[in-house]
Amino acid sequence: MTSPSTGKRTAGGTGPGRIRPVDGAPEPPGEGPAGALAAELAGERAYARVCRATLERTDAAAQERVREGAGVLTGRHSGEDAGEGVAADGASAEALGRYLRSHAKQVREEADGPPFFGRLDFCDEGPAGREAGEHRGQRYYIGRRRISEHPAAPPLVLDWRAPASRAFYQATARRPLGVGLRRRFGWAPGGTGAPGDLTGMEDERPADAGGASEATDAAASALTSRIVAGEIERPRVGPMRDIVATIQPEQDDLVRSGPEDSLCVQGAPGTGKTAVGLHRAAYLLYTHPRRIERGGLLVVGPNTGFLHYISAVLPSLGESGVGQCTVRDLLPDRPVTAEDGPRAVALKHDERMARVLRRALRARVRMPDGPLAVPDGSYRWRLDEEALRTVVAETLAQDPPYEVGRERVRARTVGLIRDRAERRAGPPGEAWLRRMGRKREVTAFLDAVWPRVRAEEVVAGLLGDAATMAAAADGLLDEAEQRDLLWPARRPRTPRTARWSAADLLLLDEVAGLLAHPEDSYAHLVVDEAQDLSPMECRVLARRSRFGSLTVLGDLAQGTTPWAARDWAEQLAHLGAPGAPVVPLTTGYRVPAVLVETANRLLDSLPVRVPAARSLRPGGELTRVPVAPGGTARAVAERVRAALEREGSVGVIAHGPRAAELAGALAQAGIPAGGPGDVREAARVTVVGAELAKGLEFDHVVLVEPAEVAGSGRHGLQRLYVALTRAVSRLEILHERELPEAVRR
Ligand SMILES: Nc1ncnc2c1ncn2[C@@H]1O[C@H](COP(=O)(O)OP(=O)(O)OP(=O)(O)O)[C@@H](O)[C@H]1O
Repeated sequence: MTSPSTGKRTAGGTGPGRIRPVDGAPEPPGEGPAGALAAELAGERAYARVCRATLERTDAAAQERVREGAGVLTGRHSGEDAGEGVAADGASAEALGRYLRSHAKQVREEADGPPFFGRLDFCDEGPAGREAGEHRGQRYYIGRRRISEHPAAPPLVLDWRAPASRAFYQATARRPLGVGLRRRFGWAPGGTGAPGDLTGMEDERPADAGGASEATDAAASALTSRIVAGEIERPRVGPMRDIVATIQPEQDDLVRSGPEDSLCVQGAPGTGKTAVGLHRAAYLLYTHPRRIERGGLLVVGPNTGFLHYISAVLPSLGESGVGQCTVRDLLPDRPVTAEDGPRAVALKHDERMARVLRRALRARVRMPDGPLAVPDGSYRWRLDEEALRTVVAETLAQDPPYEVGRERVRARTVGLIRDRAERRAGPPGEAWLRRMGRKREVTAFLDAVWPRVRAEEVVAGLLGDAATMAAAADGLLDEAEQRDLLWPARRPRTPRTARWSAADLLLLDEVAGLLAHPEDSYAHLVVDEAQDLSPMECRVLARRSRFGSLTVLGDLAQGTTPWAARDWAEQLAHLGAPGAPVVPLTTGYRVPAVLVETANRLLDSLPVRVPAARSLRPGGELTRVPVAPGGTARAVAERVRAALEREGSVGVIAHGPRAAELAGALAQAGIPAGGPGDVREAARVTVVGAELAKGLEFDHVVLVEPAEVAGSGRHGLQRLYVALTRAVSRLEILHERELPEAVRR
């Protein structure tokens, strides 16, 4: 039985596209279609059993290798930890032990959870068989990780990232890719992936469908798959989960683009930007292990609450070695003991600071103002001022990192001496050259023209001295701006005693990057909520991107920092990925249509142009609750208590200072809640300031006093837009004041 629009077909040719849940052990195969379905399900459970048994054997073998590793390394075949007791080469023993243990742990963890979530049967005959190419007639099971007896054996389950798995995500009636059958498996939520947890399945036959229109393809397939719909609509509790079983075609295109392409995803709220970024990270690690795993992959998020929320996704995909941090975590580790005024903060995030700092550093270089004499035994080599000036000028023109420049001047100065020596007595040896390079006179010359300098000295020199500032900022910052930046007279001025502000750390990092390339660089960076980064923060990341390969995720409409980007071209240039393609995602998987429509009404009032979102999710509730003056705290407690009677997480979102008060009020009312920025797995209720709500989602959101959020500074409307788009199912708006226009209707 084939549905003409989607090519979807039920497993046994009956029913609404899904085998009904079957509890416990497989049913005995009976007569008729129901019996055929039960037999089919029993077959799949049997296959799941084989996969589990194989995983258990692999697990046992991995444990054995840990024990053997310990035995080989210690000379004893004991059960001690691998790597212990090795005196000769403790470091490599420890490294091997660590490797074996982590491999064994990974294998053990894989044994939990469903062994597969999908199956692909490629066609054998006709045009579809030809389209299947090398996969013609093959059947593949697809799961989070490959399962096989040993690495060379044909896999029982393919990794979702393998090339052959792509058709699982991409095949549609319009473009069947040779797929005769795509089967999605439904597993009991919260189960361990035991065969009995396999409770349903759903089939589509893309190659059979013929004639489905393009418009019905991707979206219709997602909508009509009840397994996908169930996954999208499931209640949210705890940290973010992977979406590997239900990645949609437009998301899959982004996930699977190569590391050589930097990519920017402009995604409306809930369109899966974060999910896409994390799955792309896992994909790159799998397909380019040498380049990406060795070179390092880093995920950068806006704050620790958000990082905590997303922290389980990559490990659930088997990738546990990926660093996740905020920009702040990458900056020099100095205590922040000073605070800047808003104008100074804005300037320190401004890209012009990069040029000012560069000039301040280059001002440390001085042209030689006399000849140099270098004693060599009883002889003295004399270098004239002109030649030395050429060395310094040419090195400056090459524009190397400052510390490299110093060594280059040293080497070229020694080169001048060598030329003299060669003319006098033939080519000198390496040892002689080294000795010349270390001569006190040569180092003194270097200290005069290209002195050693630390980042703190340059920044303190600039911010603590009006003349240095005036010289470095000339033509870049006006006088008022220079005054805003200069430290007040009472602030310590030496690098040692200086008190640094949070924004000063950006300046320190900028100068450190001019002195030498940072040691912590990465082969690929995934940058989330990138619209909120300032130009100077973008530069922190650009410096750490070894090949300029980035996945940039964001939504200009959700920009809430004072320096939020208004267009991607400029932001991508700051990030070191100019010209990267900007791909929009507009289909929302979080926010129900009624809430998306409300939020979309704000878009016209924002100073950015982005495509509006459309929701894949019907349903959803929007309730406006007027509150009598002074009654907000009590009303919030009441609404939260009522919300807790239903399934899922509850988020209370309010303007920052009010959020802090509400957290206290809830505690007094005896309702345990995580505080702002403290998004804990255990707490079902989270109270969060609108400025920290970005990237998070809750089944039920209580939005408190939207007029206050909208009026909270220059980006108030963007903050309100973020707050309106956090709810998966229900949004209650509590207000004493009049509602903002967009929310009123
Ligand atoms: N293909 C999918 N299948 C199932 N769930 C999905 C899919 N794509 C996204 N989701 C879910 O939709 C929700 C929103 O995804 P995500 O947080 O990645 O969106 P976002 O674009 O980063 O949102 P925001 O702009 O609000 O930060 C998440 O719960 C995610 O798991």
